[in-house]
Amino acid sequence: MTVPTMPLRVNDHHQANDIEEAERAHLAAVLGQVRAAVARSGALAARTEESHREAGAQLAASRGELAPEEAHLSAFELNRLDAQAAVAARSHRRLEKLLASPYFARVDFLDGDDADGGASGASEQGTAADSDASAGPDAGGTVSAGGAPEVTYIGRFAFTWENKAVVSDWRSPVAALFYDFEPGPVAFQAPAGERRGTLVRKRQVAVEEGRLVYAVDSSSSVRDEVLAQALSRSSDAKMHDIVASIQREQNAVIRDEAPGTLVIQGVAGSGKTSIALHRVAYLLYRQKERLSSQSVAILSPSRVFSDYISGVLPELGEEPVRSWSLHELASLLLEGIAKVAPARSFADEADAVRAERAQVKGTEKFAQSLAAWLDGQLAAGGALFEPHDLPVGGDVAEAAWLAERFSAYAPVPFEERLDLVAGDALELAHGKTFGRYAHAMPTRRELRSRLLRMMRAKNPLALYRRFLADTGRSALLKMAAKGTVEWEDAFPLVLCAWAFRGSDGFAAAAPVRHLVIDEMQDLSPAAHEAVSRLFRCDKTLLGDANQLVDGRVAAPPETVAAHYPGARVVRLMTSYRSTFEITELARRVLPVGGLVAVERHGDEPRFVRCGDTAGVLGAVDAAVGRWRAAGRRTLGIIAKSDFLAARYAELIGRVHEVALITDETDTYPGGIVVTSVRLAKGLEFDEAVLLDADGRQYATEADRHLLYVAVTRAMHGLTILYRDEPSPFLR
Ligand SMILES: Nc1ncnc2c1ncn2[C@@H]1O[C@H](COP(=O)(O)OP(=O)(O)OP(=O)(O)O)[C@@H](O)[C@H]1O
Repeated sequence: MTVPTMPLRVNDHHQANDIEEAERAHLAAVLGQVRAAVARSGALAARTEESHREAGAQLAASRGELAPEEAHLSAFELNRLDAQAAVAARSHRRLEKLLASPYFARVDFLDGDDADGGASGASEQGTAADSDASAGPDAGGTVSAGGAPEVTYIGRFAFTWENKAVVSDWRSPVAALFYDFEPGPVAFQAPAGERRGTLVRKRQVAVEEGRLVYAVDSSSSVRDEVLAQALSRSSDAKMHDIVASIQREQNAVIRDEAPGTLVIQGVAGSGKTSIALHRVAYLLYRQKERLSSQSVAILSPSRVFSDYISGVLPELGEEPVRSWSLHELASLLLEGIAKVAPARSFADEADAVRAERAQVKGTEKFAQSLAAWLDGQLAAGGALFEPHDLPVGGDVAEAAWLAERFSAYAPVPFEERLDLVAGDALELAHGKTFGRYAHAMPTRRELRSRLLRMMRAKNPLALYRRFLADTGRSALLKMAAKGTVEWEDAFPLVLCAWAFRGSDGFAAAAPVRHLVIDEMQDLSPAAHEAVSRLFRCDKTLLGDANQLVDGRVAAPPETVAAHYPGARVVRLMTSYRSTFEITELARRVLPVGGLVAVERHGDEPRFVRCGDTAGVLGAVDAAVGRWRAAGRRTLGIIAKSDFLAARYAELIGRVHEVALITDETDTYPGGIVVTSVRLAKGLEFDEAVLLDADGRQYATEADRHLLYVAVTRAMHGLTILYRDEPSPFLR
């Protein structure tokens, strides 16, 4: 359930009544058509189900009696009916959604040829009531007669009734009129080429549960109000679509269809994640022949985050797409090579030596030196292969010849290269011995494993060790457990594995034609390098260089983009999530140049001195009480580290029902959530409570970034608890 939308405050009464009356009549007509379509689709679904049942029963009854080709035909028929049922179910789901809210906007467009004096056209329209009444229910979504403007209603998906477009999809070309233009002369790209004319009217129409909430002609103040309403709603366990209030700078990103890689750097709350999901929906719609939900994938920081965003595509009528968490991807890529320990927040790191190890491996320098070293080893003349004379049947392959063959196949990955050399050696031996030793010849595989013994690194992990040894960094590798590497070693090891075995073993990458990478700042340079090589498709990367939770130094998006050939960078500077007051505080924590806070006001963040743990728990209790009284849905209680979050969850859990977010959490629970800053990243809460925001806890530059992430999770209210003195970053 979402919080009901309120009538807009910007309407002039008189005009509002006329407009609303006309829109109410139009809505009634459209809903009548949708209801008829629902009935039709229900009947079709029932017929399909019946045919399916009959075909299944027939197949079962005649099992064994049917000739193979007849059985094949019946199975084929069943599959066809399955596919038909799936299409019918999808269309039925859409129709049901249309019943609740068929559209959110209307544009009236006067074609160029008729557009003489377009502005006067607008006034001659008379009241909207007149034009709508004359359009009538049968006129459909697009009306154009005798110089009258074409009226198009825009919704989440298109609806056609009796071959007339009643509602146009928000992704259709004509919808650009709503997102990108003000009333006046316009030009937009239609399927048949550019269309020029006059945008006579642009109207915002809110329909909820089949009822008109408001209808108002759009102006900038209306749009601000619509946005403010959208932003003031309560958050819940799933992210929502934003189709009715996409902003112009966001729309440009959503509709950017140029191939290649797009890197979106956006301040906290600028709508990056929303935009990425709308962009996926847009591309699926526009590039139907090229893309399907099976060929789009999302790489996201955590499993709970995937769950949190999983509602948006179905809301937009698209199927969910596949998603991997970064850890899942690393584990899959290292299957059979090593296990991967979970990422750790630097805030949890008591071991300074380990923290330093992690830091070094997260640098560009480390990734570059690994890449250069691997290139050197893979090149002709690389020093990892130390051959000696090798008996092959009745012959001997000499060391120098083996070395020469090995070099000749550079830069093929080592295992494949050894296989090729083994093949050459066998061929040579056969040739020289005229087949006399055929019985004594080793198999190619045996020969390959003998050659492998001549390598100075016999597997990917050994190769990684050798790199560290050769570059004086041996101390950087500590296994987290037997056969388990630390998180920061995962992607460097992946690159070593590819040098060893090639990168084409990960079949799941092949069908991906568009990859979305959320929270790009979470990927180390080695991870970017690996992802860039693995997924050769178009990509959308999004993130915020300032939201670092692993103690690394912020890098500009251009540094990230450099890992993706030809990538282009866009920046989003307006922060939509939080009230003006909360964004102002975030700006004090971290002065982000150019950040614009959206004008939506709320209470000033509340600072509470707590003294000791009992004081903290008392203050949490009070905050929970206020949150409940406000009737909001989500409350995030945020501790600096995973360890502290777990401890507080236990203490607060004695009094309130709370859910702790951990690396294993895969369903975003809503309600009261206790989490570390690291795991809160990407999520948002109606209200947030920051625990122990003291100078002792948040003192370094890395802590400052953590605090920025924590503060920007709150949408409507923020309570900051400290024991003695708030962190200097908050003052
Ligand atoms: N045009 C818009 N209309 C309505 N709501 C919007 C709009 N743009 C953003 N929002 C809302 O602002 C909030 C932040 O959006 P989102 O989570 O996509 O931002 P983000 O840039 O990914 O944030 P962060 O990096 O801080 O995690 C969400 O609640 C989203 O619905």
